[in-house]
Amino acid sequence: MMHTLSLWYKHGWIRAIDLSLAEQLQQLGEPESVAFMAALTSFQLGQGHPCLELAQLYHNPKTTLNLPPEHAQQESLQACDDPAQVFAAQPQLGHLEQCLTQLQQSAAVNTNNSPLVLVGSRLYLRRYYDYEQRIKNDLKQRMQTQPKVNTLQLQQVLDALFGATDRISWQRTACAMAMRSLFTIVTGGPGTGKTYTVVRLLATLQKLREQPQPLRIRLAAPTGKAAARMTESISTELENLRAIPAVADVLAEGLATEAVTLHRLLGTVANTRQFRHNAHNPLYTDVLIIDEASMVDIEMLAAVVAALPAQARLILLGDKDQLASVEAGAILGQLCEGAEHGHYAPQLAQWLNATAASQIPAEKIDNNGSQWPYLQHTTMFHESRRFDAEKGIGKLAFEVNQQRAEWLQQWLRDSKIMAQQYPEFDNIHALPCSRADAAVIKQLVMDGYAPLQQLISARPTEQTDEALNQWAKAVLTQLGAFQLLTAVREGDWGMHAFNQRVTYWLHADQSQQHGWFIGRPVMVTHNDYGLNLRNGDIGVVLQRGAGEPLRVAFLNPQGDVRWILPSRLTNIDTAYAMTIHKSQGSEFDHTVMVMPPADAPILTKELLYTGITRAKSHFTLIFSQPQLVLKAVQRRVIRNGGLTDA
Ligand SMILES: Nc1ncnc2c1ncn2[C@@H]1O[C@H](COP(=O)(O)OP(=O)(O)OP(=O)(O)O)[C@@H](O)[C@H]1O
Repeated sequence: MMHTLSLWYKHGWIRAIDLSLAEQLQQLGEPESVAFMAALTSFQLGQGHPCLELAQLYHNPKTTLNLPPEHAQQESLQACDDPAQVFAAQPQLGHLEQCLTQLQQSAAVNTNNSPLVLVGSRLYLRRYYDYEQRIKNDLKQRMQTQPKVNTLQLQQVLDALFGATDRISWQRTACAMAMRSLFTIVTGGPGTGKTYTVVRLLATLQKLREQPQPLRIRLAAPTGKAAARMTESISTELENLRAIPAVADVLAEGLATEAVTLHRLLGTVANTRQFRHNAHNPLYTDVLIIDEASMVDIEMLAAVVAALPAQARLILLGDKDQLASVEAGAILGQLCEGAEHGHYAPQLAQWLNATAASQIPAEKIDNNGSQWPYLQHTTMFHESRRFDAEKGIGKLAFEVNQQRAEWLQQWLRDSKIMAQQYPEFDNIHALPCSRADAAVIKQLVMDGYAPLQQLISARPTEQTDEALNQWAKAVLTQLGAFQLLTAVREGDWGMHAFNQRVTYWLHADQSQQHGWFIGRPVMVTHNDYGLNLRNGDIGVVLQRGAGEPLRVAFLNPQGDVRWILPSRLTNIDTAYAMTIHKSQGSEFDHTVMVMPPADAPILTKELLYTGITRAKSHFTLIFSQPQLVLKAVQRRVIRNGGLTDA
């Protein structure tokens, strides 16, 4: 088995850290079977899973581990056994029961401070088990803490903020729900009114507070881009509140508007995983709101709850149906599992009906609601205020999210005719295409990036800092107008190949298409604390004047331009094309998504839904075979973890 791991590592199937964990355990005298399982558990972390689900592994080893990887070369497929072959050849690991027995007998599992923890058929590295426990215990405490609520006053404030209504208002419901305990989730697709509601929730909290001084409120998001968007949308919604006299007093005190990244909120400590704010030095806040919570990983949420005072409120906003964080976690997906069905306990529904004047529909009430503890603190919004669910992007996102093949099949076949016949479908296009370098893709990309190219070549003649900053800002804003998204990183249809291709298409006349060239959009791929750049930040290479060195312009969260010398940047990808994973938290006017011509476990309905919902006004899907798109829509992301275990 150690030989298999070495081969897998040699061929790039697993990471060095996975192999070295197994080697260390073996050196400590652990049997090969335990060392092998430890390596797989570590490998799963790299795939975004906080634990290894052994039952799943034995049911379907290849899919669970996603091995061989999608980019595996023929040579490596010949050299390496796949996971199913490995299990079949190992008498001590042949069945789940044998594997569990081996683990239970090991000193490396479930002993004091052992590196591995086995819970049922879930195998964890201890650090991740501890994160999960910390989150579970903390959320339980916050859910059990029930502040006193003046229900009459609450009703009056909700009437003033949302208007009285005799039909169900999930927005009112979310506000009332948040008053009941110290933990709340508001989930819903793009434009369903999460920000609209949360601003009103903040006003409600301030109105009903018991203390004389205003509550201290902090806003945060996992990435710089998401924090900047949150700041902007909260500020806009606050302006709309000014028309409501009932909350004039709390607005006069000033409500929080500036969102920061979670790293900045907690205060990173250079070269460590530690934060300045922790259980010994808690955050100075009464309410913490985290937007784009689907992108928060387990390690970060564990750090947040440790640093958040026990009496503070935690409010998570996000779209549970999107892809989870790239790091291990899938927190929001786990916590909100089943939210579309409500599962509200009858007592809670009664309270909500009485206080929020909601009429919780009977199908959302569940006599066994207590078995869904997090859902008693969750409100899901279904109706998009930005997209019509019957039209264009809204309709497509809805059909994909509901995994309905029938309509999609028709759209994949007839999108052109549908767009011609019905104006409501003229902003979504399905483009069959069998070659990644086809002329039709080239044309689409050239047209899409043409305004950006023009803007880049229109450097201001007046070379003052102000004029150059304004120019750079316009170029960076223009990057949000068009974006190519890929489902995979490697291969002919992957992010790297498309970046090379687009660079060649756009800059064929330039001698320099490699390295740093004017106009190259780039994405930061790892946090750089020294430069204060975050994973996912986008910049563009510009020249401030003839003969000047090239610099990369970035926008900081306050919206100011920063110019950085390329030589200082280490972890960078070209960003003409980016993976759907990396596009989370961003939106683009026209989004073009390309699907590879071979099936892979990574192609799921969550991936497609996330890609589609990045589009603000126009969406194009490029695919080679309709049945592969339909297959992807039928496949769901597996969300591993034990957050919802009793
Ligand atoms: N009850 C409402 N009445 C009127 N307008 C509303 C209502 N709810 C939301 N809106 C408007 O709908 C638009 C989308 O709402 P909002 O930005 O809050 O959605 P969101 O869920 O936060 O979106 P995203 O996920 O993209 O950030 C906004 O312009 C908002 O003002």
